[in-house]
Amino acid sequence: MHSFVYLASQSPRRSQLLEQIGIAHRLLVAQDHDPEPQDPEALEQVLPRESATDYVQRVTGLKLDAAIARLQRRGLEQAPILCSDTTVSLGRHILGKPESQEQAREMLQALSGKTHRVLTAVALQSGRKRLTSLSVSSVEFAVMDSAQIDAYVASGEPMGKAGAYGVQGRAAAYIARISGSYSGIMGLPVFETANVLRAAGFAI
Ligand SMILES: Cc1cn([C@H]2C[C@H](O)[C@@H](COP(=O)(O)OP(=O)(O)OP(=O)(O)O)O2)c(=O)[nH]c1=O
Repeated sequence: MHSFVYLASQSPRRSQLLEQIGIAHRLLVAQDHDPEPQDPEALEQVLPRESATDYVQRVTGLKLDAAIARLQRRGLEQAPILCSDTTVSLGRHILGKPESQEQAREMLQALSGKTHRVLTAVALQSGRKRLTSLSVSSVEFAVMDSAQIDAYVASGEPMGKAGAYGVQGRAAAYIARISGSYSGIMGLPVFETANVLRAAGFAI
């Protein structure tokens, strides 16, 4: 049995959610003095005609490959590695993390009064085995007027979040309904994550 998992993520929410199910973990993230061979922005590029489902699973796989290389480069103790990626899809559009406040405003205008999907893929490398799972949720946003959007953007919360909002934050005031996984929308679907960890021999 494994005593811990590496979590290859900068996201404090993912670490919190893993903690929630009592999984001991160590962070395995890129460091400034250890430049990654692949630029993280290039890693998150959407390919032409790629579906949101394909995209989120492909990016998760690339993040995991980068994390495996990182573990080897640093000569760290061997243990399973977990990572995940979250993306928002509205119709045929994929909404990543906003690059500016203006872009955050545009994303929120697009989501206002509509239902979108949030996809979170998880992937675990345990020895030669790769276990993956995908969580898909629907989120119904109430109408947000432009003053409400401006105030929300000014709060700073949209930055660093796919779709420019956080279900766990102030945006909850505009979320009329969700169907799926609350933790998946936050960034790490706890049920699916527990399943892949169990399949790799963790006691949960
Ligand atoms: C939709 C939504 C997204 N998010 C966050 C989850 C993710 O952290 C982020 C999507 O970006 P990701 O690229 O999935 O992850 P990340 O870059 O933050 O972290 P990592 O180091 O693991 O690659 O958006 C929320 O926190 N709440 C929400 O309601």
